[in-house]
Amino acid sequence: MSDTPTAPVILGDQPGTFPHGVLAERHPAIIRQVREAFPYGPAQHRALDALLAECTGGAVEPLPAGAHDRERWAAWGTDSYAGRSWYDVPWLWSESWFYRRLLDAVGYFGPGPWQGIDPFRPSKLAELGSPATDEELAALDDLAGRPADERARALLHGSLWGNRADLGFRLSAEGAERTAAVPALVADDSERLWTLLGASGTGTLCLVADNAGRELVPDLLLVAHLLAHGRIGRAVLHVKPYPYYVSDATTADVVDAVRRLTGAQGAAAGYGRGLWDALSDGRLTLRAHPFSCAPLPYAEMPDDLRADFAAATLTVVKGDLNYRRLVGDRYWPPTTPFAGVTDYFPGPVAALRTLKSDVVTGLTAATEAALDAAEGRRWRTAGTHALIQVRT
Ligand SMILES: O=P(O)(O)OC[C@@]1(O)O[C@H](CO)[C@@H](O)[C@@H]1O
Repeated sequence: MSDTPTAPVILGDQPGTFPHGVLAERHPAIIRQVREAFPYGPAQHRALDALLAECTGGAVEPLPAGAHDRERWAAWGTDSYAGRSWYDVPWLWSESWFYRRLLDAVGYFGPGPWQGIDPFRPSKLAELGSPATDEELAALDDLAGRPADERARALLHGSLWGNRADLGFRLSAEGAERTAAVPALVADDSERLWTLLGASGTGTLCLVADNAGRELVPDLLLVAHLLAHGRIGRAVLHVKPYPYYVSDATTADVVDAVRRLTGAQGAAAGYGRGLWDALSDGRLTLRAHPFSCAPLPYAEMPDDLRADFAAATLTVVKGDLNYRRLVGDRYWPPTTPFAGVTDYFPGPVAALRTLKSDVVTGLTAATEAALDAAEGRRWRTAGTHALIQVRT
């Protein structure tokens, strides 16, 4: 990022701002939702009470001595942030910390009977089984007769707009699903993306997934199409090693999504079989790297992950949180060049994202002015606008 001037890191300390609202309102709502999702016992309820008090009014505390990842979190920031209010540390950090602590409270890391039980699984499964998902899968039959390029473009847009399906966002954005999306993208480098995914058929696509369910399904459809039509030879799907940001995809969610496809009617089942075969023969592999749940920007990624991305023909980074981590969670002027803030990334990278936080780069001054004139600041966080940005 050498030539790019820096910008202030986003904190959650200003009442009335979006980040403050996430800490003060969204996190308590998530705790309420989790309490209702399972018949947890008194120990879990007590731990959730304590977490609620701590995350809304207390200070960051180091993980207990026996925690399996105490050292990792110490290196990621608990050593520096212990004793400080959750509102006064980088917002990116306090949000990740919340999910790590929530999983502790419900016994996810065990030992004990709740070990490995995803507190968000009921809402993820409800969405995957919903009539809306049925409709999206049925629409694949209409696409079946179209030329491969047209299908590829439709599937790319399906994957992009699938990012609206974010259960954490919907929890605090009333009516988010019903608010119409604005189809014109605020930035669109998709032609560059298609140039990178040429017709050689040997390249590797890294796809850094975001939400499960109605985002992961179109992500997988896109991967299946690119493999089947020789646009890539391999794909690596990066998922989360543990439940995160309510609906972020884990390995279990990938399995659920592939099974949903194989069990469907029509064209969807063919995509499902293609994915199953690709997983079986190694053309599609899964990674659940610990850094995928790190409270840090990708500029600080470890060497093994850097090597993964460096080996890819293209890395596609999905969603709002990954965008914040890719460009840095800062109040960038929206006209800050995307290429500048991503120049540390070890290979070509594309961001596919609907806008759900204040962070944005790579807009023209005219686009920014038009959005501000029409909507004030709302376009940044409402999830109604989207972008495709590519740095080659
Ligand atoms: O990464 P995703 O699923 O697209 O969005 C995650 C999100 O809902 O959570 C964050 C606030 O908690 C924001 O970055 C964004 O609004």
